[in-house]
Amino acid sequence: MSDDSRPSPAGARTAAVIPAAGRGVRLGPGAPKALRALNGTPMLIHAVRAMAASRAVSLVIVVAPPDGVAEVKSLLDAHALPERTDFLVVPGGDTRQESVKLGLDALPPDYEIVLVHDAARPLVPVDTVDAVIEAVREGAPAVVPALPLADTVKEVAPAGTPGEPEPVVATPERARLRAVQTPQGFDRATLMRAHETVADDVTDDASMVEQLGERVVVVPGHEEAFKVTRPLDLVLAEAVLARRRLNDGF
Ligand SMILES: Nc1ccn([C@@H]2O[C@H](COP(=O)(O)OP(=O)(O)OP(=O)(O)O)[C@@H](O)[C@H]2O)c(=O)n1
Ligand SMILES: C[C@](O)(CO)[C@H](O)COP(=O)(O)O
Repeated sequence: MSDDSRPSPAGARTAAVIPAAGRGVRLGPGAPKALRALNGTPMLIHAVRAMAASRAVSLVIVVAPPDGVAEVKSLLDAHALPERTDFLVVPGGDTRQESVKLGLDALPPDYEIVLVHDAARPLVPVDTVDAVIEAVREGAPAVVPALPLADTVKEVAPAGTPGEPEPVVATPERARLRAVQTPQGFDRATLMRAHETVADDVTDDASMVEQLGERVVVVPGHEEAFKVTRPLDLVLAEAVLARRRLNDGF
């Protein structure tokens, strides 16, 4: 075990970095994805509330679209958020990885546990957030929530000629595959080292920690922590919110 992966003390302060600077190209034309409404409230505000719902999270750093910092600050001011949580807003970069790094650059020194949570996963339940934090507190340098796959997965090779069917080259054993979600949780020093060391552009932070050779563990994810990526995901997100309203009795 390296110095960076020492168990974090149970009282370690926890911050959440929310990369929210993506355009949402796969969602189609419109405002940046994180600023689009779900049940009348911007997706980003749902994601911020999901992080602040954990009593362990005392700081949320929002990484805003570079031209949207003032708008995000006003949104945070305009929506009810827990008073025990502090908020910072910083401009993001061209890739998710750059945006997360810019969020980490704003992290004050006294935070030992860091969550990285996609604004595009606005509905993650607080129990999932707390399970990730708990696993980091218990000593894992990196923790990802994940679910088993519902579909069989095929590995393909590029089609010989554009437009021709792709040939299947393998069928990985599904029982050993997991679909990874956020928030991903980290011992701060490990995540900082990953972002300072790994140059490849990767889609999640845990894979950078894997590249360092550090241990990454999985805790159970949640079906409501899905990522809003394509238009149908907006329909699903609205349906989840409607079900929550029914269950809450209003
Ligand atoms: N330059 C970027 C790109 C992505 N993200 C954030 O990373 C998260 C996950 O990314 P994804 O869902 O892929 O969002 P987009 O990049 O916006 O989507 P698309 O690829 O469809 O444009 C999102 O909360 C998104 O705002 C970011 O902060 N900065
Ligand atoms: C971090 C992530 O949400 C884990 O599933 C995902 O990798 C983000 O990937 P995307 O390429 O930005 O959709």
